[in-house]
Amino acid sequence: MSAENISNFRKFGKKIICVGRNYKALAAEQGNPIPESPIVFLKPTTSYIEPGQDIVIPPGCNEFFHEVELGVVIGTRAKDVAENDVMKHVAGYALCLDMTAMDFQLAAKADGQPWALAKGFDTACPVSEFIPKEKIPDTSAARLWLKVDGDMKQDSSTSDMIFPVPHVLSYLSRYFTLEPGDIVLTGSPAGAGPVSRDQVIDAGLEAGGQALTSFTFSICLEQTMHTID
Ligand SMILES: O=C(O)/C=C/C(=O)CC(=O)C(=O)O
Ligand SMILES: [Mg+2]
Repeated sequence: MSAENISNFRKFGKKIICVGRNYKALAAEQGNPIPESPIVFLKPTTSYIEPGQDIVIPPGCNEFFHEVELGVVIGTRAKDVAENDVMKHVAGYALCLDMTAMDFQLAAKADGQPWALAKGFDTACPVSEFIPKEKIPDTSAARLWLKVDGDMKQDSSTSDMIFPVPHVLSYLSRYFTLEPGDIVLTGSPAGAGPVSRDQVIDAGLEAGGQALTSFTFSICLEQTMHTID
């Protein structure tokens, strides 16, 4: 895949691989134990949206949650790559939201069912533009923040991750071949919480004291949905 297509990962990407429960504080808030290895799930690429589109609450969802996350965009194929080598397969980053139908997820967990609908519905993965790798020389020192209607709800450093980015990528590469244009969502810090219809989410990503990107998304119901393309 060409560099141009990788930077356009939303259109040409192959997989959206997500890691959950990767910050102790969020695990504590949600009453979950600290995992011994990364918790992994997938979203379909039809869940991508970009600024200018709206986040749509899926039909029947009554508890809708925001999660701000660092996304890692893969640049070259990686299979079974060690932690100390894996970062050379990274092309760059993106600011991402892992929108979650929390009531669906809790029901699925209680029943031992998969999280596909809870995490993979259309519009569940809002993403920023591509951020080149050089902009984040240290993936354990980036700031992620998220506001709902102007109130700060999430504001954390990636230094709080249980499994740092190289560990996550190396672990994933044992099971999935990481391919150019894939993105890995690395988990949500503390403060993930509810949003409802007509609320507005602002979020941002900073590194080295510099704002790298930010975006705004509105929440709507299906009836007022903008077309996805
Ligand atoms: O309830 C769990 O076991 C895990 C929940 C999540 O995966 C939440 C996330 O998506 C996250 O922590 O980012
Ligand atoms: Mg998440």
